Amino acid sequence: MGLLVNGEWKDQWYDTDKSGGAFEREAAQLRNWVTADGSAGPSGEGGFAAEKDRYHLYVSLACPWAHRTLIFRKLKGLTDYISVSVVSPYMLENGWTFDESEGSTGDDLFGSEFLHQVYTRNRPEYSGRVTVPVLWDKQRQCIVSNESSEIIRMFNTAFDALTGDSQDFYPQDLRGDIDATNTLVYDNINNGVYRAGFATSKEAYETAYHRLFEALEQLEQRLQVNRYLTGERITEADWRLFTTLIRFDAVYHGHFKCNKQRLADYPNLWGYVRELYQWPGVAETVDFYHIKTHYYASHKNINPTGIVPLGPELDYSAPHGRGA
Ligand SMILES: N[C@@H](CCC(=O)N[C@@H](CS)C(=O)NCC(=O)O)C(=O)O
Repeated sequence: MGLLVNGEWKDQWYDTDKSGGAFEREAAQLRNWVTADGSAGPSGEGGFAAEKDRYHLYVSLACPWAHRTLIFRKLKGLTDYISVSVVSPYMLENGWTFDESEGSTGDDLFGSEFLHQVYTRNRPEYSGRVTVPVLWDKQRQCIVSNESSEIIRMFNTAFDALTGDSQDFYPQDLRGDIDATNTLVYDNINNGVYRAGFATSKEAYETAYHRLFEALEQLEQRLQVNRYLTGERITEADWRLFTTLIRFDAVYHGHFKCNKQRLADYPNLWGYVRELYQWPGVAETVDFYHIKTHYYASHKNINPTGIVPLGPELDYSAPHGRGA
């Protein structure tokens, strides 16, 4: 685990001293947008038009943020349009690597050893964390974006004219509800599990833990009356919650000490996560080997032995009963 400083790799863990033991996630820096006609998006510069075979996605199968982009690539029919390289589940002194012996596809574009080399190829003097996902432009030879919430918005619409797929996971009439739900889910759940797991003070951990379970209990109630988070239509908000829920019992409950209850103990959330897992195309984006191996074997300060637990034994393919 580390970061780039003026293009040089430094092996160092998150600094939580300056924030009283609380984990604070650094904002993504590369924020251009692919759009249908190459006009500029809400941030960054223009010139990234949607085209077949132009863009490449770097992901970890373990990472919940990268997982969102893989789900949208699949659901929006983009697998033949956007190629993918997968990093190794181990993220140790060199950060994310392409070590194929440990389950990476390798870097299909440049044969790099480490993901940080893709960042310095984009900008030799880059300073900051080296995160997945990364969307690379093969034509302009640069990174378009390293912000998953924006990559999924691009995938949601930019390629529609090429693919003929007009499913909309961010429909105009639900945007207010989706945005509000995303804020609740991001602060307390998506990032909340990391705030609990990476806390280095009891206070920071306990605050994150309480906020996490209050939010889960609120959503458990909501899913009692609604099939999906914002009503009867599945949206971006559901897919953003899903990538944390699917990791919950396997990783966050134990490794990140989010153990008030298992997800499987909430009847509505448990049925809901199974419904989303069983959604056509989604199960093949879930890799429990990469998920468990990454967290338990990479965070040596949390789990010094690196031993990956065998359990839990849970059946995400069991009937979900959500139609009732
Ligand atoms: N804002 C980013 C966050 C991505 C992120 O933090 N990814 C993690 C993996 S789960 C990562 O690569 N961490 C490496 C690091 O922080 O050094 C996004 O949503 O795309």
